[in-house]
Amino acid sequence: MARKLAAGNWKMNGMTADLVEVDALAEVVEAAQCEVLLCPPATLIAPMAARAGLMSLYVGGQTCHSAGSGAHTGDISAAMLADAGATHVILGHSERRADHGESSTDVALQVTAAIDAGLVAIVCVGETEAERDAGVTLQVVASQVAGSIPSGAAPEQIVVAYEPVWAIGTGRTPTLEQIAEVHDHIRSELATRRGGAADAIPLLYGGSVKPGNAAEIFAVSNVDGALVGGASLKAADFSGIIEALSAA
Ligand SMILES: O=C(CO)COP(=O)(O)O
Repeated sequence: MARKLAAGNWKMNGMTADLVEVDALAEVVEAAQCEVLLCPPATLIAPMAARAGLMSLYVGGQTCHSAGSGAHTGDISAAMLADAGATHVILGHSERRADHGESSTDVALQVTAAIDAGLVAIVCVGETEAERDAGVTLQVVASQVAGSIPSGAAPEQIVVAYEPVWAIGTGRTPTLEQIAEVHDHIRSELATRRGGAADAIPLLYGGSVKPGNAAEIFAVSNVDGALVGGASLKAADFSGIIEALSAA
């Protein structure tokens, strides 16, 4: 059984003033029966980590470069994230794959860099709407899993997030049967390559998770938590998701 994780991805949202949302999570985080993580923009990692240290809240980055340092203007290394107080990093998000042309090969190099820096890598996979309509969802997701996760990566350093691209920020979600089908497939793909150790890798669902649909999603086979975008920005919304996962 994998550990449960409620993860929030603030994407390119959040100013210093929004850190009050972190303080407002304190009671719910203390009572949570799951791990809780927030991934703010890089500018807020250090101040968020300073506040999170007062409760059991993990803080993560949203990407990292595969190199440790050097002439890469605008990029950030895994060691820099760790130095700022991050324990996790989201890698291969579909917005990075689309906006920055990141391939699964690029993501695998980032995952290795993240693990070398002591971070847990949250590896994102998911099909586009055209791929789902073409009936190739399972092949696309399996290929992203195989290509993005280096075979040597220790299971405790890896989390996989299944985020259908068409469900992100749209208010649309797959059916519970469709989520189960993909999560079961990811679990079996991981098991083929890693045997029983794959059971320890948390599988998160992401894409329009809200307090109102979280409980039914967390009841689905092989769903160990969520990667939440919009509903992680406000403590009132994210709290409901943390509580639903705690109760699952
Ligand atoms: O992309 C996501 C999290 O990484 C999901 O975003 P939304 O929850 O806003 O759909």
